[in-house]
Amino acid sequence: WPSRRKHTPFPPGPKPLPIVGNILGINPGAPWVSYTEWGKTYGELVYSRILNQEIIIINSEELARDLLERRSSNYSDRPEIIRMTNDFFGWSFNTVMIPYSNRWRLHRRLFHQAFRAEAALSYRPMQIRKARELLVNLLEAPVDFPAHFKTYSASVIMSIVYGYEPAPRDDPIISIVERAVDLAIESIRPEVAAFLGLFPFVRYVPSWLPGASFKRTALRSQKYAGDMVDAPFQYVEKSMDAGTAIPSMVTDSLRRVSTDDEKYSQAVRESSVTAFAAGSETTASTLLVFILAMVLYPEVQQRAQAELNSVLGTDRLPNFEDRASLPYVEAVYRETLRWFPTAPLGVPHATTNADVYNGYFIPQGATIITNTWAMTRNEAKYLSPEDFCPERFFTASGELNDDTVNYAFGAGRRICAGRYIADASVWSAMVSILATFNITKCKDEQGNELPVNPKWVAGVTTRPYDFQCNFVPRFSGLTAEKLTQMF
Ligand code: HEM
Repeated sequence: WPSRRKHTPFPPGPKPLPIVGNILGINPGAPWVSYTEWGKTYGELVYSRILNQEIIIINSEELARDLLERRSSNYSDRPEIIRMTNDFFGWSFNTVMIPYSNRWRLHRRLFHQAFRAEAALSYRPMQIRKARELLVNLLEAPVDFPAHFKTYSASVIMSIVYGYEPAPRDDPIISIVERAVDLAIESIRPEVAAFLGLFPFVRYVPSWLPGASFKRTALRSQKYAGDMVDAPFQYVEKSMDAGTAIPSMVTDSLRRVSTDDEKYSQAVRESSVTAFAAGSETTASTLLVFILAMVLYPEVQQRAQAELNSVLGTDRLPNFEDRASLPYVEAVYRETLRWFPTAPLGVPHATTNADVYNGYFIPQGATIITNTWAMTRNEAKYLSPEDFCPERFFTASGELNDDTVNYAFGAGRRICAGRYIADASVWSAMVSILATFNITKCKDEQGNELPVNPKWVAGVTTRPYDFQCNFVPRFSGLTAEKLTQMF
């Protein structure tokens, strides 16, 4: 292949500057927007260079299918530089970033057993129960809604993976995990990866050297990550020994194969903690996007509630048996995934070998970015894409169309391993909240509504910065006790 390069051009893209490449052309707060602009200028396949990294950007669903699915054996690795950064911060356990290899296959097999579509059905009663606990938390302390979403998302995954029921607040295991995740989100950033890619030797400088603060952070992160991997696992081991363990991904996996197989039990330990790290933040962030949309688009909220009233009446809460009878709520769910995807650039893939696509050369080891944001802004498919408009998911005859916005979970062999659980967690929380509360803007002392101007956190995953809103019960005199009676 490399000799073909002489005759085969790279895909079109912005002209790189010497050394830094195209870095200056990227909006650091919202790189997905810059990449989408490039897509408008150069087409759906874009080549760029950031420092010494070759980057190929995929800007359409069709192209993602062609490369990541139809040529999946070549497009399922992860970029070396990001893997290296993960390892440096103690996150080498992370299924999301491990190379396309037998180790990754073993992780995916473990995920498949616990998280595949049929297995996911068995968790639904638990997800509904936890969504109702979420309602009680929202009723009792509405201002803390972002924290309640975190608790809810974390507790669903902890239950599936470890059979562990975290305390509603200050749970010791959740605190260990959150400490590690928070530090990693702060530290494992693209610019840090780029820096380590350019100067890999800095990983080996002694931590006491002046200016080596990142090395000290890395050591702290390694310690926190180690605790995160071990603490919940030890809890399960102890409860298995005591005969009190609740069936979970970890107990099932360990019972299936002898625990003497160290490689296997290590993979169980690693994939289970990855489920938590990959699944709780993303699910909670998607719920924040949903709340923001309901605050900004009250007419959508009212329409969804009218549908709920017509199906449920006013004396019971929804459950999964109602899902098929609630097409508008379904469209609100899809529009939440589309309007502001929480992983707007997915997770980067990498090529194993060089390739040629439509006459363009794609180098070996190139970073492949799936620009989900560009797919959500495809004006040929979505009219006025900045608007939150669930109606776009209906055909002219009023049926739901077949666009499930599945691309928000990536594509190909590395597609999100937890997508069925994520779908059910987001849906059950959304529908339970819509049935119980009106979500409204806050008011000032004169009774004027306070404006909500969303701003978005920059990172691999994003979410709206905290904003204020009210959760007003839809039934007068609603108390936690009355709510619990409706469960
Ligand atoms: C709304 C919530 C979620 C969103 C939007 C989301 C999105 C994504 C995306 C975009 C990817 C990258 C796919 C690719 O490389 O093409 C991914 C990977 C992954 N997700 Fe999710 N995810 C969510 C929830 C979850 C949950 C609940 C779990 C729990 C098991 C999970 C586990 C994973 C894992 C393990 C991977 C890595 C797969 C691999 O590299 O083979 N995710 N997710």
